[in-house]
Amino acid sequence: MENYKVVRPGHLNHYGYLFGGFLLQWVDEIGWIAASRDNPGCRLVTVGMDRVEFHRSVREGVVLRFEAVESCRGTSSLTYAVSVFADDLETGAEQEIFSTCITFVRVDEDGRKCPLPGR
Ligand SMILES: CC(=O)SCCNC(=O)CCNC(=O)[C@H](O)C(C)(C)COP(=O)(O)OP(=O)(O)OC[C@H]1O[C@@H](n2cnc3c(N)ncnc32)[C@H](O)[C@@H]1OP(=O)(O)O
Repeated sequence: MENYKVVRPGHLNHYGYLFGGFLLQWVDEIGWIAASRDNPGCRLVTVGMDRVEFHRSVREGVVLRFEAVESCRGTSSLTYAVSVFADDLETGAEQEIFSTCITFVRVDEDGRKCPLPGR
């Protein structure tokens, strides 16, 4: 699944760059939407996110493109690889600025893990 966000003034830290907490929120949310769309009827919660490292700062006005793809499926869990790219709208060039893997677990109405369909 693909999704886009524009980095607005309210997303910046006090140095003028994108606050990493917003990026993590978007990555979690977009990964969850992708997993939920791919698995209709499943109630999914985030159990873990792989290593988080910020190697490139992002400025106001940049358009971020998010790509979320299933990378692994267990009994009750499924993992999505989420990559984030900064798009330069003037040149059409883009640069990967972040990537991680997020694992979701299917839970029942009482919040207990349960097997994914077909498991
Ligand atoms: C979208 C959101 O933001 S939801 C809000 C934030 N998330 C939450 O509130 C979830 C809180 N966590 C929980 O309620 C519980 O930990 C549960 C229900 C998710 C898991 O219950 P547990 O009984 O602890 O499950 P358990 O330890 O056996 O792990 C369940 C599965 O998750 C996997 N798992 C557990 N921890 C991790 C981790 N850190 N990274 C990757 N996978 C993990 C396990 O390997 C297992 O996979 P499998 O069933 O496919 O083999």
